[in-house]
Amino acid sequence: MSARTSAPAVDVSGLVKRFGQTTAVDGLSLRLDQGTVLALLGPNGAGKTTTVEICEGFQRRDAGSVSVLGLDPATHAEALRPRVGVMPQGGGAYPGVRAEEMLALVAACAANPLSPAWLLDVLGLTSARRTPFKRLSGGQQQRLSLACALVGRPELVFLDEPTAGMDPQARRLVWELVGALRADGVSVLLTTHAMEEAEELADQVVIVDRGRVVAEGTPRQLTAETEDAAQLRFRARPHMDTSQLCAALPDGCRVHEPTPGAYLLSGRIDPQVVSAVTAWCAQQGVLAEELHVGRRSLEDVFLDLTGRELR
Ligand SMILES: Nc1ncnc2c1ncn2[C@@H]1O[C@H](COP(=O)(O)OP(=O)(O)OP(=O)(O)O)[C@@H](O)[C@H]1O
Repeated sequence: MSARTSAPAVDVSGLVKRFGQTTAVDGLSLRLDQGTVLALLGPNGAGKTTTVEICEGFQRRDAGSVSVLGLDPATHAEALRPRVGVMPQGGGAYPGVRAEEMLALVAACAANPLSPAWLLDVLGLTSARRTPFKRLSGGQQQRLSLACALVGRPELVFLDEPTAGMDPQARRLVWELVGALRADGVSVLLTTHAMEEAEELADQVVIVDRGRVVAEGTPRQLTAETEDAAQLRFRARPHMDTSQLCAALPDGCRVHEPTPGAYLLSGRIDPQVVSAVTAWCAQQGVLAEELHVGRRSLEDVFLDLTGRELR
């Protein structure tokens, strides 16, 4: 049976969570198919962590339904614990515990754990294995927290901002590990506000803003390679007359300046458009810098949908 036709690993429908006057999650629905990676992408305060914590059984919902591996986490937290790995945002541990002790402690609770030494090695933590938690760098603490989430061979893992604060090398290690989990049939739900992380890792992306889903699909679908999907960007003097530039371009081209000095053209981008842009800039006595033609990114999708930047 394919992953698509089997029961979902996580099924959330019409989820609502309020904190006083704040509606953190406002009717959110998502479905994580078994053996796939879903990225919940959105800016700070969008409701990602709250959604994940409800799925983990750490918070109670106000409305909606949640099914995790076929069970309601609000009533079946005990049954789910050995089957689900959790990497909370910011991690956390006793400050004096050494990295290898902490992982061994978590491994001891699992029926059939992975080898802690192997996991430390894969995550580049072998040299730091005797370092007390509080002396590990932020990125090392994050990786240890990930090791703890995985050591029990979970069927499903929740990773809340798994690479926040990591250097590019450590981020790459985590990305490779997530790829390996997926290849092993583990289901992964991760949150991020790094769109390149979602593009790199996710089979399915759910973009959330203010507690609601504003778009969902595969990274490819969201940044669809239609005629309009190409974009031309360049940097130049802020606040140039974009309507005048638009008039110099073929019909159907749109121009805006999302942030001062950053110009974005969408529509059919062909060699004539590129030449018209540079000619128009030359007439204004400005050099079009960092001129780039490429596919829309998830960041652009978010900007189009909400009028705001992801971060
Ligand atoms: N325990 C709480 N009490 C009060 N308000 C809360 C609580 N937890 C979250 N919120 C509020 O709910 C909203 C959603 O927060 P949440 O942490 O779920 O967002 P997020 O998308 O994970 O953001 P971030 O990327 O910053 O972690 C925010 O307005 C936040 O301030």
